[in-house]
Amino acid sequence: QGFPPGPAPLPLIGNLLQLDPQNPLKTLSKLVQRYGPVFSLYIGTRPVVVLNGQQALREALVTKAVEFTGRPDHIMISHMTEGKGVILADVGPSWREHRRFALSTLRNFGLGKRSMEQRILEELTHVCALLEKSAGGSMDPQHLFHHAASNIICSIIFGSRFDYDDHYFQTLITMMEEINKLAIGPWAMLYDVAPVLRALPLPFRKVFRYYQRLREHMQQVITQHQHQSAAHTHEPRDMIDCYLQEMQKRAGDGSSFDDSHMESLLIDLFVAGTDTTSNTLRTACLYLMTHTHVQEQCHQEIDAMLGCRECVSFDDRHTMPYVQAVIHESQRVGNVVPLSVFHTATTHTQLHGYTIPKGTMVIPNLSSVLSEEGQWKFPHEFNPHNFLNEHGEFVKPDAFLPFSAGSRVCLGESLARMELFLILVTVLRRFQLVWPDDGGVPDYELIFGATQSPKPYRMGVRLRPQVGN
Ligand code: HEM
Repeated sequence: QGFPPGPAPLPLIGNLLQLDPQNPLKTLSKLVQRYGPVFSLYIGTRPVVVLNGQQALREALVTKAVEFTGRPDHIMISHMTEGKGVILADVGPSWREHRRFALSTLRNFGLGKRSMEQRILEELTHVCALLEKSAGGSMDPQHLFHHAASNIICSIIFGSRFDYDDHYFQTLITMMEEINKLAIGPWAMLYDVAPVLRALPLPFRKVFRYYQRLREHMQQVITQHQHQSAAHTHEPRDMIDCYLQEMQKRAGDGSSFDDSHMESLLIDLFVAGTDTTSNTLRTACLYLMTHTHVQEQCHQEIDAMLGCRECVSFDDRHTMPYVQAVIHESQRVGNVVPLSVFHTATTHTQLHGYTIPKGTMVIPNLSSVLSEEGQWKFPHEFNPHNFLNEHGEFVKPDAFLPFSAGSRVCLGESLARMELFLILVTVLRRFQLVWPDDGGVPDYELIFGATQSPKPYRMGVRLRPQVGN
């Protein structure tokens, strides 16, 4: 067969007008009904292939990983990063070297060992202090979780954290949020299809301005690190120290390690690690407040397993199948990165019986897998039993792909999993989360974006009696 089928495009704009601007995911699921799991669309004059359902996604991302590891170089966000860093870097030595460096650095910092846990637990003391201030009342958890997730990344890459009310920190976070919001919305598409508009002062200019400001921030911190000469000779304190050492080690070997690539890598980790984790936490809290029996069961499991121990550890997850199921179910319904990051075909290839020419942009519709019928016991409702077997043991179905799969699989997956577990257990151990009386009817609909988020809500906070006191 030839190229995957799809709706007929209009000249110049392709299928853009057929996509629901508020929620293109709805349009995509209608197109699956009509054309099957692999179909095509035109964004302007460029064809893209959309992959839906576990089978097609795994075929492309895992079985044919080499053929589908590329990244597009023509879309707005690839122009923004100039293809540097990891997220939007095309396959090649620079992507490979930086991905390997970031993964091994995260590991050496103790992913799965103590020190990374300590960084997260340290941030949690600030989270709990702030929640305590709201005890008996209610608060919007958006900033709290954003700041906490961002601070954990800051501690890893810069070796320091910000106070939650720091104005400068707030500005950095707002810039990241705006970049994520504009990254795949209608303005980004307009940028792609109408190059003549790029010089005009339209909202997409903001993305470039904010990215530049983030870059300047990274430059400043890197310069500070360079001036502290101890960084080069002693135990590295953070990722910047590690990168500076790597640059020294590799000087003259023709590798891609330099200041500019370091800035891009740090921005990538900062941007990729904030919204994603924090929106997942907000989804979890929304459902815990409105499904009180689920929260009650988490409280029971946490109290029984931790007793009067002071802190939770990541290893405790093995003794808490119900909490694990709730976290995974929150990731499933939270559907935080619905269309993954776009891939491209690195070579002329075949998929699902269709021909995919080299360079074709490919959109892995992760959203379609997370609620795929036939893959889940309860695809369309929040139900932790999607991750529990008949013995109450935690099981992870193959369709659990919020981090995507294959050679581009999320680089921060282990960190994110550790954060979600430690944060939720610590918060639930100390607090009961309640839907406020004046909270209205809970709205579970997500706000579409490169990263999706629940709508803003208020969270009632009650102190629980401390076990062991
Ligand atoms: C719940 C939290 C998170 C979710 C759901 C998530 C999801 C994803 C997804 C779907 C991708 C695209 C994979 C692909 O292209 O096929 C991705 C890539 C990536 N993520 Fe995450 N992520 C999360 C947290 C994090 C964190 C905490 C970090 C930082 C330490 C991070 C860093 C990255 C990076 C650097 C990439 C690009 C990998 C590459 O292109 O080689 N993510 N993530």
